[in-house]
Amino acid sequence: MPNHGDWQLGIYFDGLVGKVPELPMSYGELERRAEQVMPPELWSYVAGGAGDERTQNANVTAFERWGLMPRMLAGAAERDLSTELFGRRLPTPLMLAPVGVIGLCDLAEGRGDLVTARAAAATGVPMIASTLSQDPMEDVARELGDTPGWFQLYPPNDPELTESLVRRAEAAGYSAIVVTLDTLTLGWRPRDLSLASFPQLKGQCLANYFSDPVFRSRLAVPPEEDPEAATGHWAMIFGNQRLTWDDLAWLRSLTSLPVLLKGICSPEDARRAVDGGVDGLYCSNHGGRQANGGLPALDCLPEVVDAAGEVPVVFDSGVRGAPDVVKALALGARAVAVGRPYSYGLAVGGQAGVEHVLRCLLAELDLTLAIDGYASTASLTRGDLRPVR
Ligand SMILES: Cc1cc2nc3c(=O)[nH]c(=O)nc-3n(C[C@H](O)[C@H](O)[C@H](O)COP(=O)(O)O)c2cc1C
Ligand SMILES: O=C(O)C(=O)c1ccccc1
Repeated sequence: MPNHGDWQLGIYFDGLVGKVPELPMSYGELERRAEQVMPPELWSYVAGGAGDERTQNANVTAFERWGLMPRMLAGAAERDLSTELFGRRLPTPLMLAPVGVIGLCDLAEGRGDLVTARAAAATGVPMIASTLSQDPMEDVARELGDTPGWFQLYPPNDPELTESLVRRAEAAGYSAIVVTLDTLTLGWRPRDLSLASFPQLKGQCLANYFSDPVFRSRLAVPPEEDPEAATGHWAMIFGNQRLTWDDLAWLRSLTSLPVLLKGICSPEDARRAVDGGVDGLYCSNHGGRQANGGLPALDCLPEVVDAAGEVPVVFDSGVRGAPDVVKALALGARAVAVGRPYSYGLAVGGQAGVEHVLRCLLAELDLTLAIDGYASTASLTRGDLRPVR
């Protein structure tokens, strides 16, 4: 595992000495290349968001309102990017957010969950594996090796199936359960609606369901024989809009693994979650894909962090470069995840593309700390930021 400044090795020094990279060096270029290579339905699904995408765009521009104060002669010759979560030291504060169609972003084989897990293993960046994967969670976990994997749970409208998914995640070796609460039903997504395309309704990315004994027991015939009926059943049970805070104790009781709630943007919810015994909060608005017209997720982060007290907060939504990672950490996040950036990396360059996106983010993160005089990511505080006027 690289340490202290080694993040710049390779990508940065290659670029300085005349080795022109094949993969994009900016997010804008990455996005353009992804649009060129991805089938239109997949591109729309990944790139698109809720409504007119105001919240999705605001997630990105929210970062422009903060600037890091540079400090000179601060003794940051060696930087420590590590962070601690649930008693485990991670080499960097970066994580791979759960992306339900990541399987399909491997354009060649449709094995993107496995490929992403290999990229996680190669970089040490933990992967949060989605419930909606093309390959079963057990196969994804095997690819991760020693790199931590968390399982993201969409709690279905079938308690026994929920329990089964959690049991399987424990048995497969995932080290935390992330319960996503902002997607108990699918958002209003004009891009997908106008293409009349939704991958899961074509039976894609449902491997965790189709391989599950409880799910299978609900069907008259196995999914292999009648995938349409199995997909229809999935559509019936996917989300449980009737979940309330009263169900948290039950969710919590399903596992002794750390439990995080994803989609927490309000300080009141953060307090309820902490009072309910969760181990972590995940401040996110699903990359602006679920509800439009809300606050940028970054604007919610400080209040969620304050309400969380000692409970760690993971953040995502709108992170496009290393300065964004710095800002989210300074506002109190313990770890910061990206969704679309690595999805595009996968589409454009396979495993090497995911690794490239992560290594670029980490090299730039390390350099930003070096230049601005911060010896560690963990020591960043709100006082290091100023509002941009
Ligand atoms: C194509 C796509 C699929 C997603 N699928 C899931 C999912 O299965 N589970 C989940 O909790 N979040 C899912 N998300 C949300 C991400 O985990 C994350 O919150 C979001 O992508 C962060 O915003 P960003 O894309 O701006 O980095 C998905 C996001 C995208 C772009
Ligand atoms: O596309 C998504 O963001 C997602 O996570 C999802 C998947 C299935 C149903 C609803 C939302």
